[in-house]
Amino acid sequence: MSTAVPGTTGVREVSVFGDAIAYFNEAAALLNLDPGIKAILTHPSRQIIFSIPFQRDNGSIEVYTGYRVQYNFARGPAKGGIRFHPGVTLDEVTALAFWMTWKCAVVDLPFGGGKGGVTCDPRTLSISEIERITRRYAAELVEVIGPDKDVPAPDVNTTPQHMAWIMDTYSMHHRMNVPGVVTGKPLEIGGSRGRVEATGRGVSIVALDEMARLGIDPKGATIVVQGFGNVGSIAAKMFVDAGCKVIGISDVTGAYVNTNGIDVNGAIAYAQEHHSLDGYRGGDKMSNQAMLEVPCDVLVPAALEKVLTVENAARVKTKLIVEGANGPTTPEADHLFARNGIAVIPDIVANAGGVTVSYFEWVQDRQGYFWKEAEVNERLRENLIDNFGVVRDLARARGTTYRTAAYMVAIDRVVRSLKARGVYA
Ligand SMILES: NC(=O)C1=CN([C@@H]2O[C@H](COP(=O)(O)OP(=O)(O)OC[C@H]3O[C@@H](n4cnc5c(N)ncnc54)[C@H](O)[C@@H]3O)[C@@H](O)[C@H]2O)C=CC1
Ligand SMILES: O=C(O)CCC(=O)C(=O)O
Repeated sequence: MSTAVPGTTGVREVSVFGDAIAYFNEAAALLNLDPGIKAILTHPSRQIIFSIPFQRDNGSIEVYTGYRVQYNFARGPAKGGIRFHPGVTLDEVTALAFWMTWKCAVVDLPFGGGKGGVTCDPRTLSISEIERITRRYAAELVEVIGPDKDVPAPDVNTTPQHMAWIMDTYSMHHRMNVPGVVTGKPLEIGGSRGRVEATGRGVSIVALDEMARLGIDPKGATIVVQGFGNVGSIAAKMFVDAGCKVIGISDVTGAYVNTNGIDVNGAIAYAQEHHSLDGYRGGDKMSNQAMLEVPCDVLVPAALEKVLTVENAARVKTKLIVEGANGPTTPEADHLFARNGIAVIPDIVANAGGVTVSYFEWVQDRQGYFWKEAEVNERLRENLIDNFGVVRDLARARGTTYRTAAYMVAIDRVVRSLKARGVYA
């Protein structure tokens, strides 16, 4: 099956953006969305592609490709992370920026959606090479990002250090200190307490909320987490803190399963020391694909897109899927989960904790007044639970999945902003 990719250069085999649009269309049909509004919302506002020439440590020159997609500005400045990965394409970045639009709206933040990336493999680059690439990336975007234009943040393979380089480069170009140009910064330069943990914390908040509704006692509940970076490792730790038993973890090197329970703190320490889980002995090693089929109460995909597909969905044995990653489930798999009675908390709700605390960081930077971590965490919990409640109520009322209800809530909020501004007139 091939899917047209509006706003991008071509037609791809089931593109990531194509999957994303399929989800949007299901909700748009239930909202009876006006065709003109639908056309606006299925086209990115701006897609920027640029070259990043840089010098390797050995003196040779290479050129990488950088992207920033500013999908929609109806509710405020574009907002979303920057990904450094060999698989980054315009199609993927467009889908990720599209999802940011709905994510910010569904948790009611005054932001539009954006996302960026560089097609590169950071594992083959030194830290000074990565710094040169990051600074060049920021310099290329200096006119189009900013606290009131577009506010990047970390995503796969980028960290507070990358955000510090971007903030510093942007501030040098503007000849003044501009902390609000990025979020997810180190605390020393205007970062927010709790941002590093926020996405994983948010995953556990909505998961535990839904587990209570499903009658799954957290004490001893079995959890499988794919991806052991910022989102997956922190989510795993929060599940353990709540009394759950994490029985499977994985990263790019493979999966590690222990039905007696993984020592998550030990695994985090191991991954920090060895820069991956490679060689980890706290569980039986298996493939990432096989781990997704291990029976568990809650499955948390927290790595990349399209890991739950029509190929494996029928073999997934869980009660609840909580999407830490963006776009881990294809529409076909999602339909199968709904038919099989597996609840799915969709990415735009489940991983919205990160951008919520990014919003708090942006507010704190503008105020120049920084909150205590307990205040950040409490406001995060309140915002996620309240907005997940709105989604759950709509899902019940309309008989939809949480995903369709989440898109309906988000689309409705974006459309109200569009109409108030009159930009479609
Ligand atoms: N960092 C954040 O605040 C947010 C991240 N996300 C999403 O969460 C997901 C993970 O992001 P981060 O944890 O920030 O990235 P990260 O770079 O910190 O970690 C990514 C993890 O996924 C693993 N991984 C990569 N390819 C894999 C594969 N094929 N199979 C299994 N594991 C694989 C890596 O080894 C690593 O453990 C992404 O989809 C990202 O877009 C969503 C919301 C916010
Ligand atoms: O914190 C942010 O601004 C965005 C994080 C992100 O990229 C995401 O939610 O996918």
